[in-house]
Amino acid sequence: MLRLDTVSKRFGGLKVLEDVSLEVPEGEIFGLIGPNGAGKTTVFNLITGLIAPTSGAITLDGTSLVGLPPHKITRRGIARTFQNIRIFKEMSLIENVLVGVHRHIRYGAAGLLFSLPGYRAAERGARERAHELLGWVGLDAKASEIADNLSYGEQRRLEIARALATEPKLLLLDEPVAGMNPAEKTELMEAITAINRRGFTIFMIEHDMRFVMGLCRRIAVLNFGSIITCDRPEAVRADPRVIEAYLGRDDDAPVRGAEAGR
Ligand SMILES: Nc1ncnc2c1ncn2[C@@H]1O[C@H](COP(=O)(O)OP(=O)(O)OP(=O)(O)O)[C@@H](O)[C@H]1O
Repeated sequence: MLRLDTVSKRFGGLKVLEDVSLEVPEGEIFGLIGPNGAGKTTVFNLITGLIAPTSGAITLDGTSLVGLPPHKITRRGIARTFQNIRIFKEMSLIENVLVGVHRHIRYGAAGLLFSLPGYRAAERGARERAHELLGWVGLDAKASEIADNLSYGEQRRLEIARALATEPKLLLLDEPVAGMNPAEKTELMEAITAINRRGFTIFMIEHDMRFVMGLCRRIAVLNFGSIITCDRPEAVRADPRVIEAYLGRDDDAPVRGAEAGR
């Protein structure tokens, strides 16, 4: 579905990514791990059009994404969440999700101004969809609450519902469990599994090894801007190159992380 082909990125003289090639197959939960500063978020920023690659190709279902502005990439079917939660804290949950739905549906200006029947039906459909998406992440009961009142874990799930509101084929999650307690992680794991079963392809960056290894079919490992392996979780965990990449760093190394989770 999503392909990166020998993608490189330089910021001035700094080589952040070098010849990164990977493929996220349709229907999968795919993981990207690597020590701090390896270039993971840069990969997401390139896919979503926030920055342009220095060289290489990025395609979604065979069509190039390079050079498209972020909103066009959203329209092609890619949505994302960010490391730092981006929601409208002073708005209700349903309003937060509706913002995403409204961006997705094109209302005619006349429909909006004169509240034509077509517009009203679309608006009703949008609300129903927003409630449905909140239900998927276990938040529909709190639909009219103000987002600021949610716990941290709930805010992260709200952000996912909001991303889904643009009806993506591919959902990018940047460190979805950062800062969550174990109960919140379990709830999120269930929500992500349920979303994937509904047909959404998921590509996540995650430092929590138990989480990423428990969810992903395949995991790519980035180290100093290069992919050192892409394999099944068991193989990644046992790969000496991966262990070496994490040695002497503060990160949660795959081996230690997996053992800690048992
Ligand atoms: N816009 C930018 N300008 C200059 N350097 C940048 C820019 N964005 C990222 N970098 C540099 O690129 C490198 C990779 O950063 P990136 O955020 O992609 O890493 P990461 O693997 O996501 O790290 P972390 O796990 O800490 O989030 C870092 O050295 C960072 O300072």
